[in-house]
Amino acid sequence: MPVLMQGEKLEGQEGGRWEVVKKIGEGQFSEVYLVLELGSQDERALKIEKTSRVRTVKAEYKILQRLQDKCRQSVRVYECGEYPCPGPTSRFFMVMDLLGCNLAHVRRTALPEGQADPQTALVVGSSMLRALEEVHAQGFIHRDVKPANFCAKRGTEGTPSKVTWTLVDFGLAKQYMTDQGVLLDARPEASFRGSSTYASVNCHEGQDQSRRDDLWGWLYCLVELLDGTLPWRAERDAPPGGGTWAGGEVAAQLLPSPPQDGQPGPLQGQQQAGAGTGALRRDEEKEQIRQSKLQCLQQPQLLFSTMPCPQAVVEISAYLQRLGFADKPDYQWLRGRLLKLGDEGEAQAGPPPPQLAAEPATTNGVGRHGEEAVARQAPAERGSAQPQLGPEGAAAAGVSGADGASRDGQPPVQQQKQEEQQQQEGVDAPGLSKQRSRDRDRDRDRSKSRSRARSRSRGGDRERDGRGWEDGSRDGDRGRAQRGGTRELSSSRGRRSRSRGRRSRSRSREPRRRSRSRSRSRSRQRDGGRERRERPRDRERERDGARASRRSRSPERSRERDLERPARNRRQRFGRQRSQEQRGGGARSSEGVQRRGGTRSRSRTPLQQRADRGGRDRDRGGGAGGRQQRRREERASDVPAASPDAAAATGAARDHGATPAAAFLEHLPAPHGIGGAAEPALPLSGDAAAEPLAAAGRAGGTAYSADRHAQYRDLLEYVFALRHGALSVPAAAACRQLRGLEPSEAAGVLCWLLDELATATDPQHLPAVSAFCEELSAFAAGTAKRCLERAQQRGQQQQQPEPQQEERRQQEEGGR
Ligand SMILES: Nc1ncnc2c1ncn2[C@@H]1O[C@H](COP(=O)(O)OP(=O)(O)OP(=O)(O)O)[C@@H](O)[C@H]1O
Repeated sequence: MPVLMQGEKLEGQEGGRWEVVKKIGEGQFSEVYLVLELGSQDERALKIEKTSRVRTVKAEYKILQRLQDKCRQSVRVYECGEYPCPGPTSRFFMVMDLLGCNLAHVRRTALPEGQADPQTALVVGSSMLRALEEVHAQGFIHRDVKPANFCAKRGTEGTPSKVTWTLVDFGLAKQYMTDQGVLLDARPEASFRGSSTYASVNCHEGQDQSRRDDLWGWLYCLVELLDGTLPWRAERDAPPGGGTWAGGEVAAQLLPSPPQDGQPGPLQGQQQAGAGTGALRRDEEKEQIRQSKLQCLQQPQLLFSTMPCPQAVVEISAYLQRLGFADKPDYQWLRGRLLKLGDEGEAQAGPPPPQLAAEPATTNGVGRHGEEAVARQAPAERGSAQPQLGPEGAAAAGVSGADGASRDGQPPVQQQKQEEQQQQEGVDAPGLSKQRSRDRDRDRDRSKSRSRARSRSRGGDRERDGRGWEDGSRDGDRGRAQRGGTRELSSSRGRRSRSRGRRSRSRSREPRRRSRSRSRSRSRQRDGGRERRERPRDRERERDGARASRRSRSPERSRERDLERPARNRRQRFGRQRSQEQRGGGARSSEGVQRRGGTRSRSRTPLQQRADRGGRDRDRGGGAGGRQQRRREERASDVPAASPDAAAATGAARDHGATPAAAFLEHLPAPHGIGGAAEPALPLSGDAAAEPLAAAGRAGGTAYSADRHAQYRDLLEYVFALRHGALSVPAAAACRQLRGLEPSEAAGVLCWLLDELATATDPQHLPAVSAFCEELSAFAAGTAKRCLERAQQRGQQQQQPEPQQEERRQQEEGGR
């Protein structure tokens, strides 16, 4: 049962009144509703506690109140209040700005295979980093950094088109620095706080958290965004032995005190029912995750399974390992590394920050705040004063030592090759074997001390489980399961997760994944497949993967052949035409081109016809100006006049360096519609798209084949993401998906896409949509132009020998 009903009215402590519209989000401890402020009718979000026994909202409200004026990316809170519930207790609620959907939801629903391209990851990652930096600057750490806790937020007046990612859920946030700027001492031991999927190794090991731990969470979010998953996801998604997850116990442990209602609540019942086994399983699972994370500290490449690990991630991981408890992270440097993810960012990345220099920074975990003891516990383990990897480890991880130096003075690539060879021969690299045995000893010691610490702290731990509800579930089943008191992820969810896993594996067989999977297998071989194989779950995964690839082999090959066919046909056609021209001895210049165009005009697609018209304009002396004029006229005829506001917004977006695609985002549907109950049906995806696509294919003069459908679907999902304002995706990236299609087919799809975009959107959005379409067609026209130029160049090269032949013939005749 939801806590609030539609139409219900709530009153704040300062007299504000709100009416509930619908539920838009849910976490483990609270529900979030869309509400209307009575009077002004402004839309807001209202967060209310689910149970009176876990009270986080009031504390969260106070933190947000302190942050809102100082942090640009913070969510604004309006009022806090008490909702009278049946029974002796009430629940707290707070009213805040309404934000868009969270990143976990966007990733799963709007991104193909949950993966963003590096450009997108760069934009999203920077925004997340800035949000964290702002919070840290105010003396707080969040301690529950995960994609579900970043919500999309539109830009304000100055930057209307900008989508930023706002940090929500400060229920676990903690002050690490006093208002006077004095760092608080690290506690020698701390209980686990956060979500185990995104928690840092420090946190797993019972260390007090600081800024660096938020950044680990951020890095894991980034990796997941890029790769579509995390290596320890499998452990989370598939419970060992096919049992159910003990989410109930997790929540039950969080209960700070016995229930005040006097009745055993659902959570308490759950706790009594099976606390022992649940806690055990949870500990096992967390231990597996910790082990996985430890391996990834050694070899950041292991973080990635569907693509090669970007160097930026390797460097950030090495940097975070060196940060001490009290160290202030160098956010600017981190942003610089992020830029490397994008194509042109390399040059701006800048020199390494002090923490990456050869000598450890003097404040590294040591000093006036009592961190010395913590830092000394196991510097190599914690990676604070010394890099955790050490020179050998760093080299193994693909980092050329902390300061660029490499083992044995060899360049890192050479070392890597040597190690590869040794691994292939079944021999560990000398440095590596030492390092590994050290690591094994260290891990053994640590797990012993951890289990001691666990047995001490069990019961009082307040942790959060980041698995099940990380997307702030709007999933009715999940919500019911929690509310109904089982709080366990049902086995059907387990099945769903597993089948999702299978689906994602099978999706990875699609053609556009081929190169990635090739490089993945290469990088697996290179990156110490040995360690990976040591993990039983990996062995299973590998077996599954092998089975999947066996199954997929034949369709993949046939798809490959399909892809090659159009190019082959084109080559043959071009060859035939050339020989006909040679036989006919006709002019091969522009006249020839025109003639070819003429013979083909029956099957010209609308886009090609438009290009032809452009050509005629040029012949008539109109040139590019004529083409633009025609385009303007076309637009004017079928696009209603722009509303001044929308046009101004688009203009403003351009002024701020935003692309038209970004401007397009500005005019998307209300953010709360995304993923919520009122989410519009996805008209473009799946089988529903088959008919319009077939029509587009016919218009393009090619038969629409089922094989093509998968390719179109990717593109359409991409457009869907765009349309829902999920991400700032350049149109060129969407167009890239068109590559591999036969040009006429691609043109057909593109035309259909443009029409679809233009007609299915609200009229007031049209100026932005048309700008986006223009970007798309400019991209396509540019590509077409380049193709034409290349074809002409080839034609000219083939014509060149002819005058020489003619000369030779004349010479021969003269000689005779
Ligand atoms: N201001 C907001 N506007 C729109 N949606 C929001 C807002 N705040 C939160 N949400 C949505 O509600 C979900 C749950 O909110 P939140 O994380 O604060 O709840 P919680 O119970 O503290 O969650 P957790 O289980 O992670 O502790 C979020 O993931 C987000 O999708």
